[in-house]
Amino acid sequence: MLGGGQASSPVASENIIELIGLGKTYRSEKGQEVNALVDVNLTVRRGEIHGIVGQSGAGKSTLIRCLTALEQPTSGQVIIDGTDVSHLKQSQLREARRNIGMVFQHANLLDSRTVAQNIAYPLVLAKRPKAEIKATVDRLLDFVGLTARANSYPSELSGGQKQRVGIARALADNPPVVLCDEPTSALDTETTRQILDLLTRLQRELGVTIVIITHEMGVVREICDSVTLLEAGQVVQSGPLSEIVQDVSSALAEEIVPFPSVDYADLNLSRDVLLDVRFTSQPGKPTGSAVLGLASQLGADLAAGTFETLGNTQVGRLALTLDRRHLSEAKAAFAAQGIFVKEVEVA
Ligand SMILES: Nc1ncnc2c1ncn2[C@@H]1O[C@H](COP(=O)(O)OP(=O)(O)OP(=O)(O)O)[C@@H](O)[C@H]1O
Repeated sequence: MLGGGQASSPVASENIIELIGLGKTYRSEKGQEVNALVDVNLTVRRGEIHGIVGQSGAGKSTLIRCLTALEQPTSGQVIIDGTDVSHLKQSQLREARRNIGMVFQHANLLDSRTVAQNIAYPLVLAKRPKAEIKATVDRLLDFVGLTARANSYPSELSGGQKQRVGIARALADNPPVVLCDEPTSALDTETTRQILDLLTRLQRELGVTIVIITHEMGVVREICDSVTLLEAGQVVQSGPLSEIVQDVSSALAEEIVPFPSVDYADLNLSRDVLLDVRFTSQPGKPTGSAVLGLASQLGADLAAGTFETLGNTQVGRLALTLDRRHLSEAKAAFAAQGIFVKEVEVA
């Protein structure tokens, strides 16, 4: 444990972040209004990893700026660890911001300072005693596995190492919440894996609550306990990952478990239709083998398939081919078992 005061259980029931009726309207120079956030209601529980996803322009950056009190909302409240940060005086803001560590897409390190000095920076600004700063920096260097690089400069580090320094710096003041803005989108697959593992350790070993803004559904699938989809400034879907994926026809579930990759050259699409079949392991619903059994009874062939366990829910998504003469019979048979099925349009 690097510091005290943080929750010891990874997911507790208490809400650490509450957005209540949050709205933000920008006014352009020509006087036009842009509703960047509209009546956003959102809760994040202490100790969880919460993903926020949405297309470009959905309002993700505005949401981050409201969470860090860099932006004042037009309406509503932003409550972090019990404090409404949306209407604080300047003098109170500095204290409130210490509750949130920030991790950026490109780490945003100070090039003229060493790794250790970058991590120490927030503590130097906060005028902490030198001995305390050194002890914290040493612990954090060890935590992120960069003790040997303490005296290196950012230009001497790989992208993943820079991001680990950025994460250590975000932790320096021992915040209960860390906000990550696209933390892995500039990294390759292997480095992304390492950074996601490190973020999971922040949650498990330090009890830190993490909010990740991302466009990568793989990140949501790998490490998020809960997720929110923003669209045109509004919350379209929000909740625990295991509940979201159970609603197999929803926009988020469709993206979190994508349609399996199919080799179209192998298909006879002049005769067959391609079906997208989705199901989860809920009590009273057919198991994966029962779905495969039904598909085979109906004369369908398996072109590709994925099975994943997300939270405590097993999710399956199959690509089946079927002679189009049997389509309505098959749709009725799947529907009778409560299994989602949709014909895939092949361009
Ligand atoms: N300072 C501003 N003045 C006017 N409009 C703004 C301002 N900042 C953002 N907007 C508008 O608010 C909406 C939401 O923008 P925001 O940057 O929050 O979206 P985003 O989801 O972060 O997008 P991206 O993924 O591209 O960063 C957009 O329509 C954007 O044009």
